Amino acid sequence: MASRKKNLQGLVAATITPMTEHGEINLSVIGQYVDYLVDKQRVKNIFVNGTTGEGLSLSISERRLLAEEWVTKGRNKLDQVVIHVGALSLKESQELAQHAAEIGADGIAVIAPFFLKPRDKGDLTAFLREVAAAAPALPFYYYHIPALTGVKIRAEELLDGIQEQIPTFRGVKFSDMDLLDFGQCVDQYRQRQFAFLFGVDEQLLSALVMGATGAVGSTYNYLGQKTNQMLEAYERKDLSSALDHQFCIQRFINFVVKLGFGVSQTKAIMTLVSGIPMGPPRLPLQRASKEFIDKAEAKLKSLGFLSFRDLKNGNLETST
Ligand SMILES: CC(=O)N[C@H](C=O)[C@@H](O)[C@H](O)[C@H](O)CO
Ligand SMILES: CC(=O)C(=O)O
Repeated sequence: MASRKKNLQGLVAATITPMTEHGEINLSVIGQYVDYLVDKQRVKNIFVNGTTGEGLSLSISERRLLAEEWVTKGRNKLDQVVIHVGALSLKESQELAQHAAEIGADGIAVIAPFFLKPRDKGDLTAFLREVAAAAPALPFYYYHIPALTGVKIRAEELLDGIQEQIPTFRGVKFSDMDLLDFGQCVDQYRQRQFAFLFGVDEQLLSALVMGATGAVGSTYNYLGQKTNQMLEAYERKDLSSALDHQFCIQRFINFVVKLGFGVSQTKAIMTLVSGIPMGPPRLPLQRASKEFIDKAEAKLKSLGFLSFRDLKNGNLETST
């Protein structure tokens, strides 16, 4: 059965897909990337080929290669590797789900198909069920991200009766700001031991109060250590320290959001902080500007997110 492992919990980094300067996927840095997450950020779970990983901009064969590399390099180092297998084509999604099972991933996640869209909960559940059935031994997570998919079916509504339809259903990755919907998912379904994974990093503390059991996000690639400190403060009921950590994280996110923040900027920031070259994004995304990178770097330094020790490994010609 699908419950080999303990529940997915704590921080989950939504991995970036490293690319070469020519725009090909760059598998060669994934080993280092895993070590960096574990050793420097204390992050032991990853979410591969999602939004941050430009999963929907990759070919199916690239997605397979990446999934394999992450699973291989994460073995005995990471707790869980969840592969996002959502696609517009049910067939492709099923192929990726089956592949995730074959390579030994720990779970799969799926977004709502977003071009020809499900009209209602019934349509969406039917699609998700067919994908989940292609990997009957893997925990299945619904990836709720209505702002990007345009599919606005509330998570709480979707969860009603879902386990009867999808026996491997294990939780929701909730990337929305509607804390009423999120809270009601927790309130109504927590006795089922689902994972309630929050996906808005700048609001994680509020979601913890609502009962989040973990978090999946892009910023845990480089603010994982800081966010772990917030989780620890929250655990020991030191809300004042937890809030200090959240505000510090917010100061950074607020700063970059005002400059224009997305996957391209995440790639540039991760290159700065980790020293591992993430490369450019793939079209239609464009590289982050030099101006953005310089400003983000100054902000990271002023908030103490970029130590001089981190700076010595290069890729930082522009730094002083
Ligand atoms: C839309 C998007 O990419 N959301 C990410 C994950 O769900 C988050 O990790 C955000 O990047 C983060 O919360 C910053 O806004
Ligand atoms: C943030 C997230 O979960 C994703 O990149 O898919």
